Amino acid sequence: MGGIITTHAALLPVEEHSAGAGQHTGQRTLVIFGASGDLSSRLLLPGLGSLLAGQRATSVRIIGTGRSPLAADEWTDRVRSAFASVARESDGTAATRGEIGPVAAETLATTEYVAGDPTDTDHLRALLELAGPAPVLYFSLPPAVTTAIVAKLREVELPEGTELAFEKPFGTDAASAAALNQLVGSFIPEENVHRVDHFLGRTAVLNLIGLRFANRLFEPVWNAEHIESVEIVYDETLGLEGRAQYYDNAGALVDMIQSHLLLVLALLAMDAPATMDAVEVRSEMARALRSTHLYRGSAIEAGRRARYTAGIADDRVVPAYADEAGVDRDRATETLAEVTVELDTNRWAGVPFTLRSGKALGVARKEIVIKFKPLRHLPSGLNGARDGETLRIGLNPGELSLSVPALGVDGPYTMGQVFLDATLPSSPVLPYGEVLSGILRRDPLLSVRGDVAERCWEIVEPVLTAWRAGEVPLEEYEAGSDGPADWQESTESAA
Ligand SMILES: O=P(O)(O)OC[C@H]1O[C@@H](O)[C@H](O)[C@@H](O)[C@@H]1O
Repeated sequence: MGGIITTHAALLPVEEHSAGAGQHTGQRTLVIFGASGDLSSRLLLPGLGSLLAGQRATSVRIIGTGRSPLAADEWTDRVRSAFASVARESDGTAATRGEIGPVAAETLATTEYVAGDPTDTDHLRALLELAGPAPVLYFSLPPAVTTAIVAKLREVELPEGTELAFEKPFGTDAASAAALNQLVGSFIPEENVHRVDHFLGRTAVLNLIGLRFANRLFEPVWNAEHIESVEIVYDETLGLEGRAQYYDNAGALVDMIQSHLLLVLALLAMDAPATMDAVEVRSEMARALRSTHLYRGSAIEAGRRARYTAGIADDRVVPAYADEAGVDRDRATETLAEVTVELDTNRWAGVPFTLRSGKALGVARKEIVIKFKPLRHLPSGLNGARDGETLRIGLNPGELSLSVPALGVDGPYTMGQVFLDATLPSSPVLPYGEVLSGILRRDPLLSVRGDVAERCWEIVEPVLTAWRAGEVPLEEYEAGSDGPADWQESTESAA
């Protein structure tokens, strides 16, 4: 185990830690690469904590690893505070007094941190020996670093049943995603590979399956015959959150649309899977995405982009994006992106699906909006405007609202709109926890399949290329506004 530094919680005797293979049968070991990073503390560990706090929890052994040496108790403290931030009382309310529950406590007691160079094969061998049988190796790192480690992993002998889990973005374009897929596929079977996208763990996103395929009212009208347009929107009031180093290279298109929103589209537009088996569901998602292309084929007309200037969003003073710390002023990174696609299938031909996401906006609008076509005929003698039916599916929180015409709102024969509202049950397990739950159970249902990861890049790549070549203007919007003024007008006139 030459040269590695380990720190671990005091509750287990050291010999149990170093025993390696055979000691942890039944319990999964999660090795987190990039464990000292921001992503791990902000999202991964709280997600895991929410899973361990719930009814479905079984203890997990976590080994954190990274180049930075962490002081003895620092790692354990990070894990503890991530778990405490999501701990629940037995009635589901947030826990007081920092108590984390018995399963999370068991996990905390066995966790350890191993500092070292992840591209050093000796370090990798030592980690694997420590992890024991069938570990999950989780890469919470940028794509280039991940690829370098995976190339080294191929040189060491992996325990039977080893699974790999990758954070988004998977690659930096279609070619690098394909190369990483090929590298991984050369030594690990696809069913043991998990490409993580926490949007697939959202209750509201998973419920698209229930809303559509278990629903007599919606499924028969879920096609171009009845639906005029679809919007998938994820507008945030949050700004950069200290993530300039990552975000300035990505921008809104890559950060949100290339991954999360295209997967939401896949679930929204796919045909019914025969079963809820991972093979069936992921095949239908892949089929839907294979038929997805830019609306009317033009990379220049299918998308628009903008970035924020100084303003006030969510009561915070936000500097202009170009003045944010760590941003390269000369790079034309967009903070608001919109792309319209269509699906070349009998079910969907001609229906525009508009995907939009941005930062530092005035309203956190996170929803899918399905607008139904007007009926061919209305009885004459009905007064008032008929706004038609619109279904809004909240992504966060999971609220459903169906707006339908109704008589009597303004008089007996005058049409108005009424709203049928419902709220989805909220899960105490965070979306990251839901995806991790699948990984730990060896179920790839909520993991992105390799060809889908590549396809999502292929769909947006012509737009990326046009934007990088400056062929589409980078517009501006004030932080805290709803986006560029002329975008509102065109959205309203389309609505
Ligand atoms: O609202 P959530 O669940 O945090 O998801 C949105 C986030 O998803 C992440 O993948 C993006 O990198 C962030 O920029 C974004 O804010």
